[in-house]
This record gives sequence, structure tokens and C-alpha cells, in this order.
Amino acid sequence: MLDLGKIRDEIDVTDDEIVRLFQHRMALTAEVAQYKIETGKAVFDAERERQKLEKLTGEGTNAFNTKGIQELFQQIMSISRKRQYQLLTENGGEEMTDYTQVDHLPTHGRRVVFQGVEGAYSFGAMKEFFDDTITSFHVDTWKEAMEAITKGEADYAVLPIENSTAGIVSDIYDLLVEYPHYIVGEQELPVEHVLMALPGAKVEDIRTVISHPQALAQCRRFLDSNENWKTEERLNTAAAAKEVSESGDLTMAAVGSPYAAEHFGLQILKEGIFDARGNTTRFVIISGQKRFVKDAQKISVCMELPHQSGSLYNALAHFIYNDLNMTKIESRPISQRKWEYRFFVDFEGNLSDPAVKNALRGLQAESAKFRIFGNY
Ligand SMILES: C=C(O[C@@H]1C=C(C(=O)O)C=C[C@H]1O)C(=O)O
Repeated sequence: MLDLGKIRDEIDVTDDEIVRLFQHRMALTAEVAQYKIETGKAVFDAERERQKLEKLTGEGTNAFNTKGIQELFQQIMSISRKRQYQLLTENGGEEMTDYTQVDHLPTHGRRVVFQGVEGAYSFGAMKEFFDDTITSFHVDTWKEAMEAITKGEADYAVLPIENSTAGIVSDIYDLLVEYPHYIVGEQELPVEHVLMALPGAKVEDIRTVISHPQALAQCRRFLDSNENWKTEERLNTAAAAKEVSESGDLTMAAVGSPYAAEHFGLQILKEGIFDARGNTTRFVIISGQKRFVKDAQKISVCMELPHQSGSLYNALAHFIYNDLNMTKIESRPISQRKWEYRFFVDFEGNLSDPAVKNALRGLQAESAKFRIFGNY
């Protein structure tokens, strides 16, 4: 019979030895960091790591151990890099970003563009975020709103990025990648969809319901409960309301905001037709200026990772290791590169915080492509 106590004693001695060696290795890592700070050499040396893994896995005596050695040393080297990024940050290595910190966003009297028309949700979000000193104008598409920033026609754009029921607005993610603009703020707006029609119309007479595809998706359960209704997509909820108001057609209804109903003189046939209570859309405020307010609490980044096993895991380790709380992760396909994805991560923090700088330094160095969309 084996003696468990004795075996465990030996495991304990072995573990003490591993800890001693680990700490010795980390001390050496600090010396490497010192060398890199002095010479400007990059922390991450992929070729050296590849060679190390090749040699060490070659020493595994069976397939299971070989795989274990690989995982173990990937982790050890990743920890070693993180320590080096930390030392770089502490020793005032080159600034990570060229964002300018401001006390408040300059919004007084600025020009703001939104997609859709007066009465649409983007318009509502804009009203909530900005004060009455702004001048606003609207465009038909989200892309045109981005263009207005590029051309300097607007200082800010208001774009919907996510709905608590229907999920992300994927086009906006793609536009954020396409344009070199920044997120400088966000605004949540509760979505309260109503079914609206011309004065005098009755629910029983309705045949066609029009709205923005996302609004239709949000009310799917309600809409599906009426077999006689056919749904049609429109550019935005307010445009749908406007169309109904001009149609003279008592069989047509629109799904949209109560203020669109009011704006276009429609009657509300049914309130509270959204599927989820607390249905909220989150809008981002886009600017061409690289600014962040000093009390900004959320950072959005985008990264393209090498197409290999473990790369996402290693990237996310930078958040975990720096005690940063990730609030969101999304992936979108990279066009032209079949089955490859870029990742969008939101996490809590401010660009002036050393832990944030540290994580960003690591992510920047180890991603194939990396961008900070903003801190807000
Ligand atoms: C320690 C170094 O920095 C990094 C960490 C490595 C490691 O822990 O072995 C290897 C290569 C570098 O990516 C080094 O450059 O030697």
C-alpha cells in the first residue's frame, strides 16, 4: 500500500523548489526588463519564445508531459512579459497613448450630427447627452454621420451601438474600424416602442407594420401574435412614423417612440410592445478628437489576434493580470480573411491608471493590430 502522506511530503518539497526557481526566474526577468528599458528593445520576442518552447517540449518524456510543458512555459513566459511591461510603465517607458485628458468635453455651441430624423431615438439620445447650445443636423445613414466627422462638418456624431434585447448594432462596430474616429461618450436611452397609426385607425384593421429592423426584432413576440400583420423594414423608426402619417392608409402602422407619434400626429394604438422590460439602447458619442475626460470609466479597444490556439486567452490574461474588469467582448469577421475575427473589448478603467497602461502596453505589443477606440 502506498503511503499518501509520504508522497504528499515529497510533492511539497518539489513545489517549494518550483516556487524558488520561479522567483529566481522572475528576478532574471527584471534584469532583462532593465536591459530593455536601457536599449529600447521590445519586451515580446516571439522567436526567442518559439525556440524555448521547441527545446523544452523536446524534453518531455511522453505526449501528455510534452503538452503540459508547453502550456506551463507559455504561462511562465507570459507572466514574465507582464512583469516587464509593469517595470516599463513604472520606469516611465514611452507613453502608451497620445490621448489628451480634459476636465470636460467641449460641447458648448458645437455641431452634432445624428442619423435619422427628429423624433428618432438617436435624436432623443442626442437631446439627453448635449445641452441646448448645440446645433444639430441629421443624415440618412450611419456612414454619412462618420463622414460628417471626417469632413469637419460636425464635431460629434451620435450612433446606436447596442440594444439590451436585440444585441449589438454590428454596422457601427464595422464603421468604428473603418474610420479613425474616437468614442468620447455614451448615452443610454430606454426604448419604449409603441404601435402607432393614423387617427381613426383600429388595431383590427392593421395589415402592415413598418419600422427599423431592430425595432421590429425587439417587438417580435408582439408582432408575431397577430397573424394578419406583415412587417416591412424602413431606414429608421421616425421615417416609418412619417410614412404612416403621410400615407392616408388606415391599415398601416409603425413601431417607434412615443415622441415620434406625437411629432407626426399619430395615435398610439398600443403601448409597451417591446419584449423586455428595461429595454435600453446605448449610444456612443463619436469625435475626431483624441480626448478623454479625467473621470472617464470605460475603455473600448479593438484587436486582431494571430490566428492560433491560445491567442485570445493570452490577450485576455492582460486584463486579468492587471485586475481590470472586462464588461464586454464581441467579435466581428474580418472581411477578406475567411473565418478570422477581430475582437472588441470594453473594460473599466481610465487611461491615466498604471494598471490600464500596463495592460494596453501588453495588448499593443502582442496583437497583430490594436486600437483604442476611446475612454469615456
Ligand atoms: C525574458 C525575456 O522576455 C520575454 C520573455 C521570455 C521568457 O520569459 O523567457 C522570452 C522572450 C520574451 O518574449 C527575454 O527577452 O529573454
